[in-house]
Amino acid sequence: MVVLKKRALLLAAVALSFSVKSLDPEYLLHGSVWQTTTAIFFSMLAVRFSWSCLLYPLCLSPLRHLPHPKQTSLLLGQFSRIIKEPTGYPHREWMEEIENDGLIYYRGLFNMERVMVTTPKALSEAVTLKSYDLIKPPTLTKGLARILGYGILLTEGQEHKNQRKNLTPAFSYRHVKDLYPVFWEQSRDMILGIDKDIESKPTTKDENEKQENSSEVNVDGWTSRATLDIIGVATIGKSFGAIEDDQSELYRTYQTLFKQDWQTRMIGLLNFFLPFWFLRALPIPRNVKVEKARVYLSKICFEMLAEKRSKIAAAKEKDKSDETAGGIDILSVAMQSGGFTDGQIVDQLLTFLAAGHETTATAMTWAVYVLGKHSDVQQKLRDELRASPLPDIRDTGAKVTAEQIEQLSYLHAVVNEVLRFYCPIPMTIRIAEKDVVLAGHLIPEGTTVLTPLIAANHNSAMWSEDPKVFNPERWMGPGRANTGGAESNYSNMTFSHGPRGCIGASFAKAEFACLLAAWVLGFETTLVDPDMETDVTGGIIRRIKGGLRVKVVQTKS
Ligand code: HEM
Repeated sequence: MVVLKKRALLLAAVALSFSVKSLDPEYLLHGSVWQTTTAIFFSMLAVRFSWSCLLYPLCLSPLRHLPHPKQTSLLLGQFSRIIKEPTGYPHREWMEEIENDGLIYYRGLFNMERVMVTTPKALSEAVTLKSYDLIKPPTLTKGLARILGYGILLTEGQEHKNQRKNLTPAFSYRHVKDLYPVFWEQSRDMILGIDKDIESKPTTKDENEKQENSSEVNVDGWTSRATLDIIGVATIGKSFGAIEDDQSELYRTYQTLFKQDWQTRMIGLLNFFLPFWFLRALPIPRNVKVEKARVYLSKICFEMLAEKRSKIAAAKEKDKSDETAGGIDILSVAMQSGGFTDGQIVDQLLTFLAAGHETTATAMTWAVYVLGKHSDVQQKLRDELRASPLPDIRDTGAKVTAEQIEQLSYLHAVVNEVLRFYCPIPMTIRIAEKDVVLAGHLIPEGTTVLTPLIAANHNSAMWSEDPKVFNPERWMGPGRANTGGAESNYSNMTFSHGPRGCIGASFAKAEFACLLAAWVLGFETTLVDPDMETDVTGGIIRRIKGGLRVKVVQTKS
């Protein structure tokens, strides 16, 4: 359903009022053009609301005949459930319980229509074959572009195709393979940083813990800082020093941005009714913080670009034929492609810094939770790592290669299972840019289409062994290392697939494997509260609500 935009209604209201004024000013409300415009505008909004929130979805929409959940509220649809539960949980239940042939329909707040894609075939159509017919919602894009600019994550159509083509070489196996030593060094620095923290604890307060070389650790903080430093080395060729300094301005800035406070949620909700430029201009603390972050981040990205340019120039001075003069990091590859202006390169930097660190940090935090929850998994992992030729994790001179990590089949299995089971991005959202057919059904232009990633990952029709159980063994055995026993690629949706799937998937898995191996070699981990039930945050990334604290004991080499 295509509805008239508010701006078009406002223009129509202005035009009508001025027509009334020129034809017969007596009909103006209190003789005022502006009061008349306001009255016409709000009447039009009311008509639009009745049409798009009641009449069309309840009585006319062709989608209303698709399979759908029961107990829908007349005006709010499934909204109260969706807002209460973690992102993707209701969808997971519907996908399991409602008989369907690839699509399930439901209504959200004010009956806004939603279609979710549910079978491997329909998923392949939505994310691969027809991915360019389904665009990211402009309201979401505008909000994110404030911080990320229009890099590869937010552009559409031909512009996206060009950017993806120019950036893909930076994520090829050839490059990721060379990054393993970096992933290892940064993982080791994280372990040494935690060691330092443990040793600096006042002995008076925690005498027992100190003697055992143990301590309580705030996992989220360490994983975020480690992945930020890793993405620094991978994108610009140098670490941001966040592991060393938890007050680092860049780290603090991202912590502020990723925080989902009530003002962020309020802006998200109001964005259904009010234009983004208006919400953005509201003088509320959240807007002030985001604006400050935007200015700071784009300033340092321009500085990084300038620094890299002079480095390339100096290297070329020495050897004119050197094609990789600046290095093999993402920034150098983007610059060498010649396909980007300075502004576009800065947008890519902003994109990779944000998209490439909190996602992996979240996966790693879930992995540490798993170590505490499943002591058998922790022990088996430690046995495999200790039997391997990996160096002592506290050896600052040691180097690690891709081959050394890649041959560890149980490590690989735990990495895959954490990513499947805890799926850091639970759902992606699109709008049909034109009429499109999915699973044999016509989806009208303007319909919101959801890909419930976590629901696919947990769906019993798509996995041979119970997908609701955390079980790394499903990734072990002949032919299972990359499939987990699932028949289709589209059963495992953690990184999505197709032209808009995660460009950093191999990078993230390699980085995650190094972080996890380092942690298991460095510490024995138990949960502070062994009966801890994890409550999950809403929003784009699926984190542990309130963060994760564990007790670690330093291992002896
Ligand atoms: C465990 C870690 C990660 C997970 C679970 C993850 C997941 C995803 C998902 C599901 C998408 C698709 C989003 C959509 O369709 O709306 C995506 C896109 C993307 N990811 Fe990741 N990601 C991870 C790590 C990374 C890393 C490390 C990088 C960069 C180094 C990265 C860069 C990107 C970019 C640039 C896109 C947009 C691709 C495009 O539109 O062409 N991600 N990611």
